[in-house]
Amino acid sequence: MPTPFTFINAAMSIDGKISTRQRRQVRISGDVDFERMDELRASSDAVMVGIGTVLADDPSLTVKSDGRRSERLEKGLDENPVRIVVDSKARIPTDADIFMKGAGKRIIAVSESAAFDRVESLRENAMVIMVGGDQVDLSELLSILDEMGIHRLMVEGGAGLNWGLIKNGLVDEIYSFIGNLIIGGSTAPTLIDGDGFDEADIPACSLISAEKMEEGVLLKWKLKSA
Ligand SMILES: NC(=O)c1ccc[n+]([C@@H]2O[C@H](COP(=O)([O-])OP(=O)(O)OC[C@H]3O[C@@H](n4cnc5c(N)ncnc54)[C@H](O)[C@@H]3O)[C@@H](O)[C@H]2O)c1
Ligand SMILES: Nc1nc(=O)c(N)c(NC[C@H](O)[C@H](O)[C@H](O)COP(=O)(O)O)[nH]1
Repeated sequence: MPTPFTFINAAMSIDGKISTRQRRQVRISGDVDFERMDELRASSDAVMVGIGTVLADDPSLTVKSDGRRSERLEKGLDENPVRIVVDSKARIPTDADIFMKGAGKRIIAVSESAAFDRVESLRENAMVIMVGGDQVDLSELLSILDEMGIHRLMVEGGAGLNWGLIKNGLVDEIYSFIGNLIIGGSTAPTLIDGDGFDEADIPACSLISAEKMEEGVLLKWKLKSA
């Protein structure tokens, strides 16, 4: 079944961490990289995060630039891409910024383990897609999204969702901005957490580009399995 062109965009420290050991957000990107992120959001059909990111950062996932939002409206699109949260147990608060800020469609992907009343409470603000028994079935979810016309999917993390997508061979490219700071901590989230690959299963990647950007470096990788 076809799935969207899917890319992960994230920022990490020199030592590969995406937030602190307490999972607190750190500003890693510079202004130029945040602008690049905004351009990517504006050019995507949908932006996806995991519930861990929502609970830690409460992102709005909106397009910040007035000009970019206007361009989307002139093309007959909503001012924001579809905003998607992968949230197996429907834990997302109904007052999350993703519901409170910005116009456009929201999708909450849950699994069959989510409590009925929690799922029903979300339906006022979002489309709910239920796929998977315990965890969201990401392969099935992305096939459904593609059928809905979402053909360019931006994933903004976090560590666990990135692993789930990579493990299932669903990611085409990874864009990672490496900022000039060291976070440290053996329990701090990295770009890709989860169970990790066995040696034989480690996916090979090809380097698309490496670019100095302000005080950091932007690396773009293509996953060869994609
Ligand atoms: N620096 C960055 O670019 C960046 C971007 C996003 C998040 N973050 C940081 O990452 C941390 C959040 O990462 P995280 O790993 O805790 O949470 P996450 O956002 O990756 O969400 C993980 C959750 O997604 C749900 N999920 C459902 N089905 C899944 C599946 N099949 N595979 C994987 N997950 C599935 C589960 O509930 C799981 O706990 C926060 O500290 C946040 O600040 C950093
Ligand atoms: N690209 C990026 N660089 C960073 O330095 C950083 N800390 C994040 N962290 C991911 C976070 O979840 C959201 O990118 C922000 O929280 C922005 O939130 P908005 O959606 O703009 O409200 N992402």
